[in-house]
Amino acid sequence: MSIQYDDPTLTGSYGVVGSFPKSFGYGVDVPDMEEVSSSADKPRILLMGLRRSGKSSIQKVVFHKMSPNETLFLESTNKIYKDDISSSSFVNFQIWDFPGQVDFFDPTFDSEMIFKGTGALIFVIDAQDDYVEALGRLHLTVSRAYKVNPDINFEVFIHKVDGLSDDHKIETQRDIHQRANDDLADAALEKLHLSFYLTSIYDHSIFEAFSKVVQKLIPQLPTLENLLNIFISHSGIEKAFLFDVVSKIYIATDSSPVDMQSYEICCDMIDVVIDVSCIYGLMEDGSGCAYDKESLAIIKLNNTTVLYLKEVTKFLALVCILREESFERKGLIEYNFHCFRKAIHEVFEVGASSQCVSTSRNNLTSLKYAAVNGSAI
Ligand SMILES: Nc1nc2c(ncn2[C@@H]2O[C@H](COP(=O)(O)OP(=O)(O)OP(=O)(O)O)[C@@H](O)[C@H]2O)c(=O)[nH]1
Repeated sequence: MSIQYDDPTLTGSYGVVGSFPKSFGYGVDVPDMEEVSSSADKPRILLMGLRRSGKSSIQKVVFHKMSPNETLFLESTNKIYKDDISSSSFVNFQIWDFPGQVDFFDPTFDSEMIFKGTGALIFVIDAQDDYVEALGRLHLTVSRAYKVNPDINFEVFIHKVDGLSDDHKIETQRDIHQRANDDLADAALEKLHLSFYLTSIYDHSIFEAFSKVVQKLIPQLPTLENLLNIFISHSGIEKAFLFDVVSKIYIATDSSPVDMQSYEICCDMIDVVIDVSCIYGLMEDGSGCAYDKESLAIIKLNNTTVLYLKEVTKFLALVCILREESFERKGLIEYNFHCFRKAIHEVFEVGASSQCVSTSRNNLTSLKYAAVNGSAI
């Protein structure tokens, strides 16, 4: 279905969507990576940290559309919970949620098996609590994992920052960063790189942080960014995100800086489109697709900004922000979008047939876009 809006008033709904079940049907068009890769090949993301730091809440809010308030009633995790996320061809991985107190010295804890196939280890620190113990645990965890697999991306979520003032947030991040790196230097592990994020399930920061974690696991990322840069520069677009529609993780964006407000409004647009489509687009018996090849939405805001959403693959949507005057060249944008979409499909096809990404990059650079002035380049 396609939806066109004019001048709606958008109100922010912080990552809370109830009407978008994970099993919801998509149209089929590109090869499903699930079919070509077994779960053993899927990149694995580990969620670790002390008890009650917020690990299960993060997983439930980002990937299962749980509302943040409902996480208050989550029970403690007692064993490793493996969640298969196959919401998108690119974002096709497993998340392993660990119980709070992992005993690395327990003979049943097979660190070789766990860390060998891991792409990213997210260590969650509760910023509202005293974090001295958490820092000790962080050091033990990352040093252990690094010995088994030095290629893991180590990501530290300084979590629950909704309870902190802006100054306190910065100070906490600085302190945690300093202490964690000092501990690594003392252990002669300077090469082990930690990335830090301030997160909360009560706003979009958790989605943004997860987006960055996932992007590092996508080998085609430079190609995608390149395509987005070419697309926006030839279409007069200010910012473009390639979103995984189900999770609202953006798997790539152009190289201009991301500001939180732009990301939030694009997330809100996805919510609006999918909610309206689920309510009015499905058959009475619930059959049909809420998101398919025809999915398209244009929202004109009252500040001369236009939001533009269009289906790219059955899992991905392009969401752009542009000025009203640039939108006057709608035909040009549509033509360039057509080229962009074709290129993305090539990336998928190359990935699916396990060919080298550089081959696709060579092919893609030869794709023709129309320039803003309308002439083909
Ligand atoms: N204020 C605030 N509370 C949060 C946030 N994330 C999680 N919580 C709360 O933290 C508590 C613990 O969350 P869990 O997700 O169960 O923590 P966990 O790390 O999985 O705990 P274990 O399973 O015991 O290891 C819950 O009451 C959540 O509502 C956040 O971003 N902000």
